[in-house]
Amino acid sequence: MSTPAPPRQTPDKPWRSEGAPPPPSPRKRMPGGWGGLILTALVVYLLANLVLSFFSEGDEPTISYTEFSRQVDAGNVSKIYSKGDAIQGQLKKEADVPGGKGDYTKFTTQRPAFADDDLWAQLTAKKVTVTAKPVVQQRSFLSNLLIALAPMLLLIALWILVARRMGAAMGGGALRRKPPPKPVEVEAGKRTTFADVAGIDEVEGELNDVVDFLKHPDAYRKMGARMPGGVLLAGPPGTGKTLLARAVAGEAGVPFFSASASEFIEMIVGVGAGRVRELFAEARKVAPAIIFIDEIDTIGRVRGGGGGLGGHDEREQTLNQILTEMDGFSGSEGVVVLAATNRADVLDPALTRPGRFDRVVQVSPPDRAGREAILRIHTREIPLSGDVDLARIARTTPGMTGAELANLANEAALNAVKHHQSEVTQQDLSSALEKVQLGAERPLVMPYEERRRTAYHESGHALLGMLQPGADPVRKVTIVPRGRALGVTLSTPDADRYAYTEEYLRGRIIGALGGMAAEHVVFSVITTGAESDLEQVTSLARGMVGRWGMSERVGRLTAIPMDSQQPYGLSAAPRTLDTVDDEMRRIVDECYESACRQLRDNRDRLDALAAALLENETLEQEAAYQAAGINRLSKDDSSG
Ligand SMILES: Nc1ncnc2c1ncn2[C@@H]1O[C@H](COP(=O)(O)OP(=O)(O)OP(=O)(O)O)[C@@H](O)[C@H]1O
Ligand SMILES: [Zn+2]
Repeated sequence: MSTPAPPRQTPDKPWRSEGAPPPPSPRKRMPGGWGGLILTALVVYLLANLVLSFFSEGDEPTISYTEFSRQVDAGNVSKIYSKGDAIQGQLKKEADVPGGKGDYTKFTTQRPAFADDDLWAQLTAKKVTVTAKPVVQQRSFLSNLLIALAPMLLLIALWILVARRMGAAMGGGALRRKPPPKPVEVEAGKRTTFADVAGIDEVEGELNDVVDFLKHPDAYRKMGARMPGGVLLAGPPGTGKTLLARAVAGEAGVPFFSASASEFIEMIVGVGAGRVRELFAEARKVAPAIIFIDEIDTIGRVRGGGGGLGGHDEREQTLNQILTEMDGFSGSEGVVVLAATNRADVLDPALTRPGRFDRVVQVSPPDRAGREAILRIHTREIPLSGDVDLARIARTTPGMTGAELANLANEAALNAVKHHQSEVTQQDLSSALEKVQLGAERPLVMPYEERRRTAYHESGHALLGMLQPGADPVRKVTIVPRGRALGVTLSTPDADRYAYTEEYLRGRIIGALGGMAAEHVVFSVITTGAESDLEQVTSLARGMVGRWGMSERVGRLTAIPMDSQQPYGLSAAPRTLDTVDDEMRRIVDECYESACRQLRDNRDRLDALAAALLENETLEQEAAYQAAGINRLSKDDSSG
């Protein structure tokens, strides 16, 4: 592909700068983290105990001086150590002394100051070894030392662990500080520019000011003009927000720092803020530059909005740090922050205040012309055969985003390679499209009865799709299993639709119920095969009643907000919600009845379509309409 999606790097440092040296080795975590800490504590504790118990062998009894004299006289003492008046000693081994011993082998005693015995003479007479070194090491000193040291050791271990964790979290902070990244300009040829972006020309226009500012910051500075510190790109996933940000940097020829907001958040409060500070400091050093923060909604949610990573405090501190950095822009520094979100609706209003992300740019999925242009970009480096008609592909892919189209082109190229072709053909593109839209074909041997039922199920969908006035044409019917489905009926509109009529929506519900209705009409059974059909039906009916004001009884109000996290949210009273339920039921029941009636009335068509499906497994648009005996060619087929 000409512009492959940027590789997702593991965040050793929280941001990436374009063309910067490859990321250093993955971040070294303290083995085990807190587990390691506990282990260390345990080991220290056990060691201390061991040492203590070893020395406590020398836990000699204190005997009276009289007793000591007696033992010396009896010739039981083998050696002593004396310091001042304190005497430590050891008796001879049991074998050497048959009797007259106490129940101890080592001892200490104190020689009274008034003792006037001639101890020295006595000892030499009895051949007692007298040394200046302790016979056994003093317990008190060493054990006390250990006892005193153990908590210290523990503290030191703890400190090292925490410091390392923080260090790792801050991208090599406290202990092992790595040099900060040097953003290198991307080679001219590989730069992403607006030429790599298509279908969102209005947005490019809005970002042109930013490019101009980054190119000539001095001109703006002379005029005393302030540029917006931040631009928020809002739009669904895959519409090219990241690509756009990169293209702005490429057009202006400035370094591009990119980070995902979720990567800032660690469990330790304050780390995220530190990372933000570092990131901005780096960008300022090489200004003019662009900082791109993806998924800003993960930290920029309305306070108390819930969700997200890390604690609330951490999120808030990180967010505040970003805001502080942006407030600190003097306006001529030349650092522009671009942020992306697909949930602009949940963002904290503090983010969009003047001087912050005060420009919000909507990035929408491309229209037909845009899709064609995007396909053209992503097939730039793919050899295409003469029969390839990108306009036609663009026409049948409403709703697909740039990312999906890029994927489509790639799938087609893979298909061509698999079949050892030298060029990509239209056939490669359409089978790639099927694969992208329907999931890959799944070889599965089905018993005849089940195949027949599937054929009727799909025929029901298809026939009703053909019969509803104003419905999207049926493009393809198949009973070749794909993904989770046993069969598929594909209908897509001729042109992009932006608003839907009630009639159209009812037609969609009838079509979706067609599979179930056919099984009911023909076999009088209900199977599990209609699960995803019913999901579709439910969401359509819910929208009609709860959001689009298509029920008289509920009226023209939003009973069910779009936010799926609060399916029955906010304003509506329980009474209203009951009515919503009733009305959804009524609409679906009416549609189901209509579906069954239409199928009964057109039983011959249903049978013919099912038979053709059983025989051919897959019917393209034309063949399907022919089999059903219905004459309706879509506009795009009649026009070529
Ligand atoms: N308008 C477009 N023109 C050309 N290519 C596009 C366009 N939109 C998307 N693409 C392709 O899709 C890829 C992914 O798009 P990108 O990552 O920029 O989307 P995004 O909006 O940032 O998505 P997300 O919200 O998931 O991060 C791009 O690298 C590019 O190849
Ligand atoms: Zn179905």
